[in-house]
Amino acid sequence: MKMKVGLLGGGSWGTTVASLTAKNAETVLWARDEETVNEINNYHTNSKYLPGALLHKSLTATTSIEEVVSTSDVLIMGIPSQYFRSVLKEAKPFIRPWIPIISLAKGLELGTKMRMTQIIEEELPGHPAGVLTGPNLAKEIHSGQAAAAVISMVDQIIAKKLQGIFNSGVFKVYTNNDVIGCELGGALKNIMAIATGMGDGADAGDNTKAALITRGLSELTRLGTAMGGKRRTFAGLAGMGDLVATCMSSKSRNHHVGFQLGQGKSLNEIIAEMNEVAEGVKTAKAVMELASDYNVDMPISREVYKVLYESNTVYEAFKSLIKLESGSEQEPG
Ligand SMILES: NC(=O)c1ccc[n+]([C@@H]2O[C@H](COP(=O)([O-])OP(=O)(O)OC[C@H]3O[C@@H](n4cnc5c(N)ncnc54)[C@H](O)[C@@H]3O)[C@@H](O)[C@H]2O)c1
Ligand SMILES: O=P(O)(O)OC[C@H](O)CO
Repeated sequence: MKMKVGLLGGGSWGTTVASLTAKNAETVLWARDEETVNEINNYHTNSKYLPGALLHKSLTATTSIEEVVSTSDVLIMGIPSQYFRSVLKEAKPFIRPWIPIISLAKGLELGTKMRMTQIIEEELPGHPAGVLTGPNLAKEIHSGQAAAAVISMVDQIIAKKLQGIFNSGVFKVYTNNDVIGCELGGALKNIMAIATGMGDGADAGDNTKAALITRGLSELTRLGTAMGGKRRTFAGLAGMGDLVATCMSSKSRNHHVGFQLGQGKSLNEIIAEMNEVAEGVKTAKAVMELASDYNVDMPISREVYKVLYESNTVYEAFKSLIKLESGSEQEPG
């Protein structure tokens, strides 16, 4: 018997993943917006978030969260981090016992500083929780360009089963049992993408970008391992892979925010002009608190934070980074 997939969230990534899983399993997507739902059902498109993309024809959508959740064998959460808990709570009364719940989000909850699988475990104890992550720019996947991802869960038997639901033609999915590392890789790279975007917007050059990516990897590995992630994960798809894709790509929303800051725009102006989420903006706050909790030095994240929230200029951020004492690259972390 085929598994039934329920996916909450009709944004660019939620819709993309639903269209992928629809190839392998009956998939129903929940979106709040009636227009989006009608468009998916009648025309197999989602022009608000994925202009020009044609979705898998078997994918259906509804505005009823109960309809999706009450019949699902696996629940996928395509909801940005700051709304993740509230949507999960809305779904909670209808979730069937013990079904796996998979997060697609790449951020940390403000206030609690929690990862999304921690929120799942807190709200719905007993449900196997996992994350699908990696270098996955939605628009490229829709254009049929090849990409790789990881499904990360503690329970590898369930992870292998779900691998088959996500694996799809040129979308190649690996398994990984380091949930902490995989989630942190996805959340932390967004801040680095804002940093490289700032450099690109200010025309800092490719050498600067390479330095930010490399030292950024070292920085996110330092915090990630202090929080319990495995070092090796940060060298894999969920770490370096996603970091490179997001930091290099003008298709990234986080890079876009940084680029506009580098061009001299204010954060408020930039956000007001966007209809999509850039998770790094809010996650930067949680990461500054975690850096202090774990006593980990995070100079790039700190400078991004100061530009976002303390009115520092991009010029001041790069000036501070260049003034930092450069120790040995071989020091731990
Ligand atoms: N787009 C990508 O390329 C991509 C790739 C991998 C991972 N992700 C991650 O996936 C997650 C979802 O991102 P996305 O790209 O689909 O976002 P998006 O900006 O395209 O869409 C946001 C979605 O969240 C919904 N939403 C907004 N406010 C809400 C609220 N208050 N309550 C409930 N729902 C609300 C919107 O209706 C929409 O469906 C993010 O954490 C993102 O980092 C995105
Ligand atoms: O557009 P961004 O910056 O949210 O990045 C999208 C994905 O996370 C890239 O893997």
